[in-house]
Amino acid sequence: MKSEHLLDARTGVDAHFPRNAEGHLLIGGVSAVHLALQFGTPLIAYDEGLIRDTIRAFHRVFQEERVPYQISYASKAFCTMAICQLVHEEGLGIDVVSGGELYTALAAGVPASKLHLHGNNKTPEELEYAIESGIGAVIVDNFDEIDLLAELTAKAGRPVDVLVRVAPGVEAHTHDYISTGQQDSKFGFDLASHQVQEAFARLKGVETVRVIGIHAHIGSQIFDVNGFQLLAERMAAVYEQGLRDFELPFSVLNLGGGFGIQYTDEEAPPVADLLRGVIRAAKAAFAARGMAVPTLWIEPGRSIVGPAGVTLYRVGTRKIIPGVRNYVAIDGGMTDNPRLALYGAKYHATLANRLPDVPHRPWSVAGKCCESGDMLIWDLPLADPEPGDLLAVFATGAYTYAMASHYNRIPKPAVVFCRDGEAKLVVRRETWADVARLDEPLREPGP
Ligand SMILES: Cc1ncc(COP(=O)(O)O)c(C=O)c1O
Ligand SMILES: N[C@@H](CCCC[NH3+])C(=O)O
Repeated sequence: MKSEHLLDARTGVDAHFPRNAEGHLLIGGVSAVHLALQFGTPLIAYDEGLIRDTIRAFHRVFQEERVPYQISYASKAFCTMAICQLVHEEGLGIDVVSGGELYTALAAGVPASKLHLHGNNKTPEELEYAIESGIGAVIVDNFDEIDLLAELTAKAGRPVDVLVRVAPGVEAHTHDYISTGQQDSKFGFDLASHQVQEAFARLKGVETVRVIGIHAHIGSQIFDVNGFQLLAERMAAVYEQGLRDFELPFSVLNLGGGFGIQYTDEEAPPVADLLRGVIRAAKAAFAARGMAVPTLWIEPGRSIVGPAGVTLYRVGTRKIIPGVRNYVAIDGGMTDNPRLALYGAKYHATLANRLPDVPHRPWSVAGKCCESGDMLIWDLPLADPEPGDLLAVFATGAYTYAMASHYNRIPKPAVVFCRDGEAKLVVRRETWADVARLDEPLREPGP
């Protein structure tokens, strides 16, 4: 069994999240013990510097590769006003997939021109909201949406830029539920049956729509550049067709997001290396057609916020079943992180309030919901936890708070950004009253 320390080194956790002299884990230079005292638990604490460093590394790779580019943060990974402001400050656009995400980014003060609307079933209200706001681009997903866009842009008297979402028939090697590029997918126009060309033809006839390019996203948590290489080749062919045969005013190739991160013991290449591989694949695919690579867009979500997030939980109870398993229960669970329950996701964790000491035995981390599947980690090598200890679960910055629920009427956690030893609350903790705030009683509660 791997020891906790070896895994720390393997995941890079010890480099990003060191300990102070008292053995407390530091997040952005702030002690986890202080964070838990000040803000309570469960708490999602982000190392803000790590998010900014990651974004800057992405910019550097594009600049070194000398291609025109745009990075659009996939806000579904974690969408709050603070993160929208942060990524905007760092020069990113933002992808939104719902009226709620669009509202959040606009409320954060991000110009609509920097936002891009995705979705396989955008409602008329969402499209109207996007058009009226002056959205930067809509990623058109299907024929019904083309009709709706034509109608709504004409009604609003406002034209809109669009990218055509292509279902390229490229399988990503990842969990079935987060794989999106295969032919049998609910997203995009099917390439194999020429729906993409049909979409080009129809869009050409819509005066209030300007088709600036094409888009594809093959899936999430991908480590291998091969899928992107195949994607780049297919998309270069489609791009050339749109430009030459349909004379569309193309300038953008969007290859989606999906760059994988290290959770536990995966062989994850540094994300900058994967990005470089993707850019080079696009350059090669266009060079093979005698064309310069157009403005290359990517839409990373997980790789920007995932590694920077640490969830802090308070240890509550334990149950040791001799010869079977040791359970340790924390004050959160599938309500703040449903990823094990949904995808069998794996996480690394450690005690954050003291240096891990011997013995290291496997402990399975259980949530507090009335649900046997409410587990966060199975059989984690861990120093024996005591009630009151703090457990830090790493790489929980993406698709955790964003996917949190109120199951069992458990309030959602607070979120803080930590940087240079200072913590800033960016999402308040919900109260029990917040959880019931939309309820309408059947009658006035009486004695
Ligand atoms: C269209 C699209 N773009 C971008 C992303 C972001 O993916 P990731 O968070 O893996 O980078 C997703 C999610 O998989 C997506 O569906
Ligand atoms: N929610 C998924 C990623 C979905 C990506 C959305 N297209 C996860 O946690 O891994």
